[in-house]
This record gives sequence, structure tokens and C-alpha cells, in this order.
Amino acid sequence: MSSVEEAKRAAATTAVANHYPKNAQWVGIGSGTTIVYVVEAIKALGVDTSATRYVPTGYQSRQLIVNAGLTAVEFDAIPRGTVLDVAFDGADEVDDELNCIKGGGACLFQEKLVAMQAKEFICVADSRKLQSRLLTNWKYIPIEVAPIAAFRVLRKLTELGSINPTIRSNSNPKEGNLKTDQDFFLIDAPFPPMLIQADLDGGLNGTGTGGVWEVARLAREIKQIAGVLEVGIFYGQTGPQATAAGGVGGQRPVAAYFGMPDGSVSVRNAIQ
Ligand SMILES: O=C[C@H](O)[C@H](O)[C@H](O)COP(=O)(O)O
Repeated sequence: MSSVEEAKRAAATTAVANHYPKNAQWVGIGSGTTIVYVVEAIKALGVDTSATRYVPTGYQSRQLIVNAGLTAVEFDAIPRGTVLDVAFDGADEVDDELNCIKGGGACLFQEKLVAMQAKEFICVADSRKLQSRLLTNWKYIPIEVAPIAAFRVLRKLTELGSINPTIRSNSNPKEGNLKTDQDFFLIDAPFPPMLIQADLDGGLNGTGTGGVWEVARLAREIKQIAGVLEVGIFYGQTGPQATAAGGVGGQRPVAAYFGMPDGSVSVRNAIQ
């Protein structure tokens, strides 16, 4: 196993040890390559999972749950008012405030739904994803769009300052544009590195010099383009903040676990 895979596994093992609840009822399971180790770590706990329901975030996630012998319940089949105990997921990049970019593996809409339905959203990744600001190492924002509106959204993103946004293709170009679990397209929109809240304390608001965007404002601007289903920026409230405000959970994780090259696991907790 490569050191990156070892790092993902270490992060997943620690995250599950710290956040998998006793007598878990509802657990959200994200998508991607890192989440595989989360499911592995849940199985390795050796706890009774017969009464636990696992909520997938897409096709790959559901297969992972089922193949592990766990019970999958789709998001639209969970009883009204149900709050997930916890949701685990990967990320493409995570900043100092635990804002995340997600969607590199073609899932983001269901991931956001599941994260926001959980008391605690926990992010698991390897050290490559750990950066002070979004769009440092990971260069684009995945955006899920209605196919009929894709060209319009591309134009609007260019107006916002994205350099050469593109509709994501299947890895085999003969198969055309990639379709998400919702049968939508994904647009990958490159932007310059984003500011984080700490940078705004000097009074800067929104776009700074050189067209640099503040995380929440860019996410909102993209989301309001007609044809956009969801944006791959997870930001704003964390679980406890959202609960205090009368909601369920937040799309920003309460904690993020990163497997480091030396075998250790670095933990970042969200500032509430
Ligand atoms: O679209 C996929 C999801 O947002 C993933 O959680 C994200 O891309 C991270 O994936 P991985 O764990 O494979 O790096």
C-alpha cells in the first residue's frame, strides 16, 4: 500500500475511533477513495451494526455500504425529522477554517444533503488536502449543473472570473460528458486562491485586490446562477452552530482528520 493510502487509512481509523457513536442509529457515508477506509474502520470496531442505518451519498457509496454487509437507506427514505448521528466524508481541499472543496470524485449534491442532516460532519483526508486557503493545491471548484443550462453557466462563471471553466468529460472521451448520480453535468471552474475569514478582518469584503474571492461570497454567487444545482464549496455553519440556529447540521465539518506522511494524524477542529 502506498504512503498516501496509508495516510488515508490512519486518518479514517482515528476519525472513526473519535466520532463513531455508541449505539449509532444513523450514519452518513460519503464518497471517494478515502471513505473506503472509514467503512473499513467501522467494521474493524467490531460493534453490533444490525440496528444501524447507513445513508449513502451516491452509487459508489451505497455499493460500499452494501458490500460491507451494512444496511443502506437512501436519503429520501429516512423518516422525516431524522437527524443522523454523524456523517463521514472525504474532501479535495480543506482550509484553516475547515471550509472544503468537494466533488472531485463527481459527488457533491448528495454529500451536502447528508452532511447538513448530521449532528456532526467529520472530514477525513490525507495531508495533500490540508491547505490554509482553498484553491491552493486543488485548482478548481466542481459545480453540478442541469445539462440544459451548462453553456449558460459556463458563461456566467467566466463573468465571475473563472479562467476557462469546462464541463467534465468521462475518462473515456468517447463516452461524452460525465453524468452525476442526478444525471446532471459537472463544471470544473478554476479560480485564484480564495481568502479566508481571517484575511477579512482588516475590512476587506467580498472580492479583494486582484479579483480574489472570499469563500462564502463566491459560493453564494455561483449557487445563484440559474441551472446550478449545488456548488462544491462546503462552508458556513458547523453542526453546533446550525443546531443553535434551529437547524440540523452544517455543511462545514466540525473536525477534519489528515493522515500525515510520517504516519501521524493531524486533527483540526472548527472554531465555533
Ligand atoms: O466527489 C467526491 C467527493 O467529494 C470526495 O469526497 C472527494 O472528491 C475526495 O475524494 P478522495 O477521498 O478520493 O480524495
